[in-house]
Amino acid sequence: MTARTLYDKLWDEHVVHTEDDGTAVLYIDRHLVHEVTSPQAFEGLDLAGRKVWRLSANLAVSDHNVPTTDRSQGIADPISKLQVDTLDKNCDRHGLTQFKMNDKRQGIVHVIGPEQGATLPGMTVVCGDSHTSTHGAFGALAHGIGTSEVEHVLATQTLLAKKAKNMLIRVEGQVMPGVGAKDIVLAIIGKIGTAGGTGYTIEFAGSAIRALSMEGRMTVCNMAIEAGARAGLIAVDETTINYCKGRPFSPAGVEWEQAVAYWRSLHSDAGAHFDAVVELDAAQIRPQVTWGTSPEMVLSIEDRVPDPDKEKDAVKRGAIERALQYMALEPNKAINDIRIDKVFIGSCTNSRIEDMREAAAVVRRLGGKIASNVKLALVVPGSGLVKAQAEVEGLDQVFKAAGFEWREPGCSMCLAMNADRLEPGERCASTSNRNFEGRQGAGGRTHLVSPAMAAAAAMQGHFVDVRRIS
Ligand SMILES: CC(C)[C@H](C(=O)O)[C@@H](O)C(=O)O
Ligand code: SF4
Repeated sequence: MTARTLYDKLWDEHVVHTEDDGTAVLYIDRHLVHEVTSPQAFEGLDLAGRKVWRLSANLAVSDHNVPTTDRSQGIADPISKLQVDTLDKNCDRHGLTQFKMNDKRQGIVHVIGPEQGATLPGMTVVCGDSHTSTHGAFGALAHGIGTSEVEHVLATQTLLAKKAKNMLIRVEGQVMPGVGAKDIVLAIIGKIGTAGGTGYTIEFAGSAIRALSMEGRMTVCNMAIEAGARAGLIAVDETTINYCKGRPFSPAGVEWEQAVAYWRSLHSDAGAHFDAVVELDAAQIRPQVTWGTSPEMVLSIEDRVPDPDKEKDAVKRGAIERALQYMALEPNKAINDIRIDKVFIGSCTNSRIEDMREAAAVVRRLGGKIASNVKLALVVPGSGLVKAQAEVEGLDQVFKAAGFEWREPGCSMCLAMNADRLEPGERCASTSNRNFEGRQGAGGRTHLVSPAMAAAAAMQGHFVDVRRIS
């Protein structure tokens, strides 16, 4: 048999039928559902008098609209309340498994899927959410779908799809202390751009990727979509298998043994063909900070904000000028001189237990309180279980003692669909994945960084090189 990539293998394993034009019917193993993209899908099902095809393949949770403050009184905002109530009703009526707002297992859909073992190697995983790419960290074919596709998957457990091309991004070598998964993926996006992965499924490989924990691998795959690829993948290895063992939805006993035997085949064969290959040297990656309004507008902490006058290409010059204006930054300003107003540690990119530990370690090391110019520093764990684990480890106390707010799980200030937001003109160090205009609140200015960099910025009031405090 010809050598296949991991993506080829996952695709072949799930194709039910392929049309002459390449359109395929793919079988979907896991469908994750949240409150924002599911209401019209359920409505469509109801109007057609259809039922959910395979209930056990679905797992639902509200995450975008939930408050991160005290939830005992319910949701104050009527629009958010309606969205969350609608998901509850739809799940109750159809019999879908759902973790409701006050369930300990509630959290961001991309955090709870893996945490529960609902995301497993070899699966096809879809969700009406672009950051479904996160789940590719498990050697699963995972990508976002639109609301009409959510309805299609609910009704048929299949999806119409066309195969993408194969891209390999190899990161070899060892990162410096203080440099982590977020810096790796931001550096990748800085190199290939937000359209670099368009039309491809990206496999992340190389010794620096293999050295990452599952949390780190999820951070990398989470941002594959910001590099233009709908799906990112990482081959299965012992790290993957160990993570999956004993989780509530994971197989057990003989089924576990059979599953593991199959999972071990989930890697690209030697000599498999990739349509594009990109290489990065891990040792060269420094802590990253975005300066503009797109994730590709990223530099290292040692750099200075770009000067449009030095850009010869008129289109690029215009983009730099617009971004600098929106971000209220002068050309050539040193990144570590940028002062911030708020800090957000959370989102499906960086709200897992290791992210909490990484941020808390920096707070501990620096000691004292958050800087006086920092009006609000939020820590929003990705799930109730992450929150509970962090509390067992005393991390909540570290944050609170320094003046951070320790909140309930959800998407929160990643996109400001709930009450957590930036006011116009406010500047934020954020561990999320998108720095678009207004993303964290109208007029807000977002700088994407790692949890360590966000914590350090909170303590010092401006960006600092975390390698100096490691
Ligand atoms: C609300 C949802 C459709 C959206 C997405 O698809 O990514 C959101 O999660 C985001 O991060 O912008
Ligand atoms: S945390 Fe942010 S990026 Fe992730 S699903 Fe929620 S809104 Fe989207």
